[in-house]
Amino acid sequence: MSVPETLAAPLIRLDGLFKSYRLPTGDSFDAVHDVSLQVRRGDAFGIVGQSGAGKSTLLRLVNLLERPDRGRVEVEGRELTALGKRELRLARQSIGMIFQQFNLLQNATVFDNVAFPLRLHGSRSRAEIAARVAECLAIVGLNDKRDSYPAQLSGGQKQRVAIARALAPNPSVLLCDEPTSALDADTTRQVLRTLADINTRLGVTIVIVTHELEVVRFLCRQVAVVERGAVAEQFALAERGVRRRTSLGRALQRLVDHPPEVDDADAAATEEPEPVHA
Ligand SMILES: Nc1ncnc2c1ncn2[C@@H]1O[C@H](COP(=O)(O)OP(=O)(O)OP(=O)(O)O)[C@@H](O)[C@H]1O
Repeated sequence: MSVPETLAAPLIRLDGLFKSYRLPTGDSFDAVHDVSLQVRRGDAFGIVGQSGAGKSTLLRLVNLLERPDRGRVEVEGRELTALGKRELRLARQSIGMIFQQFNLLQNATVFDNVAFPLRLHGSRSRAEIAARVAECLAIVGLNDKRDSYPAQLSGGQKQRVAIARALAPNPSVLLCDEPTSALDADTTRQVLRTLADINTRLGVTIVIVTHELEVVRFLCRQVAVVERGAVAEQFALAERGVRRRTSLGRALQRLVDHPPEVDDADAAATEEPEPVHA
């Protein structure tokens, strides 16, 4: 039986992407070199690689924070590379993003941080904005912090505010650039549980760049290993019995085959209460 086109179409399709940076010496450096990949709707997709491999550049090409020198970026069937400024701004509402350093507005409360993207687009009433902010804070379990300022929060709480802010416009995909690299192990686990929940219960597609293989093991179903700006291999974590081509791929496979001792029940005992779901 053939699958209808809309179901078969990937959420994200990158085709033949190139990105180079001009160096102060005048030379250019190929950060991303002929990358094509596809991310299915609802997937949790990891991008791993050594430092400087081009992971962040590749992620930033998905929402055109970086413009490719060549190639196409398609999200939800729209070719972003062909859109004008205004259309791109609209299209970006369906692509949320979070960062290693949270990037919160320091002088704004948690409520105002999460409301920010909704006010920016200006199509909702105050009551609608308040309701949506409450919904998103409930998803990340932070409704009691709505009047706090970022400086009063822990690292994990800051990242959960950033997640709530990214979710506010109701995106279909959440791009995550090293979201747990500034966090300790327990807090990392809490944030990953929140992200896993958003992926499985809300159906938001996740693309995550990380240098931590355990993050990929915990959260992802697909992974691409990036080396020197290119995808060296890509595989499904559930697929067993295949020898991986890269050393990172083999290390990840070992981790999948022999997961660490700490299980969710142990981790949960030391965690904050489960987030409430909107
Ligand atoms: N704006 C820029 N100008 C010049 N070179 C850059 C720029 N941004 C990134 N690069 C270079 O491109 C390469 C890829 O950078 P990128 O940040 O994508 O790698 P990464 O795999 O995410 O690394 P890390 O894990 O260390 O963050 C690096 O060598 C980096 O120095």
